[in-house]
Amino acid sequence: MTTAPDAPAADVVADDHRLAAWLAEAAGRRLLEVRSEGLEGKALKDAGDRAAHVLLTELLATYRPEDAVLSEEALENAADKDARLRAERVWIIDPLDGTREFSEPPRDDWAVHVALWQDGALVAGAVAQPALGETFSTGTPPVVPGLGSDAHRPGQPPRIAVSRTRPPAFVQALAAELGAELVPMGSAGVKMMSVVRDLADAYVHAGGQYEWDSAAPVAVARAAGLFTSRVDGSELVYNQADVYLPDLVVCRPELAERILAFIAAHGTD
Ligand SMILES: Nc1ncnc2c1ncn2[C@@H]1O[C@H](COP(=O)(O)O)[C@@H](OP(=O)(O)O)[C@H]1O
Ligand SMILES: [Mg+2]
Repeated sequence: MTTAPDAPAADVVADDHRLAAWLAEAAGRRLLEVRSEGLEGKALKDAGDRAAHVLLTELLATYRPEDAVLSEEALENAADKDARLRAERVWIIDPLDGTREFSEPPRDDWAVHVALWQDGALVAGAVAQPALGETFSTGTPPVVPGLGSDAHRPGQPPRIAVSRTRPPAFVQALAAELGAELVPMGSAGVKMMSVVRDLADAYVHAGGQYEWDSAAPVAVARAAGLFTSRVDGSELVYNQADVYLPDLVVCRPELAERILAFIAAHGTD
């Protein structure tokens, strides 16, 4: 049994930031329902991916019928791609990021990503962590503790969030250089939100990822005042013909220079 979400209030529908958060929360509730149905392993992963994708595409068709959608779970054909590349507004969604962790209750390191790209830039985004009961969004940008202060966690090692199942080797070398410790967790969105939540100071990744893995969390991280870029320091750009976007740095601004300098000197291989 699934419960259809109540219609959003008119002021939510009128505001892209608030609609993004409402959509991420609605998909999050649906995912918690799916998780309570007794499925396990691959069946649970597939059911979660599907249910959240179907709900989000239905809700976007209802509340933003003019906009294009780029979703991890949709098989994009040439006509869809053409429409998306010509569109002024594209919702870039990952209905379930951290599918592996979603299938391992009671883990809470999985997320729903909803971002809006408009005329070349990310303009709104929300990341829901349903099992944590938290949603981070550009509508009310999160306040990162101690941002810009030199006295943040004095004497403590910086913390770098990494994949719990496939940490890139170069991040271990980077951590050694910075005297940092690694904090393993699932989901790209959760890792970026861990920097927002001051559970980590940086998330550095290379070796593979797609636009939907980072669009919404990068929008939120930027709104919160964090540094975001590719590993070569160039800007992260979205709604490209090729949606492969394999690397990124999201960190407290005071760490950016040292992280980028290390990568420029040593690479990510
Ligand atoms: N090398 C790689 N190639 C492709 N996708 C990758 C990747 N490393 C991480 N990702 C994607 O980034 C998300 C977080 O992964 P991780 O927890 O290992 O850091 C996952 O999204 P999904 O769960 O939506 O598939 C995963 O698919
Ligand atoms: Mg993902």
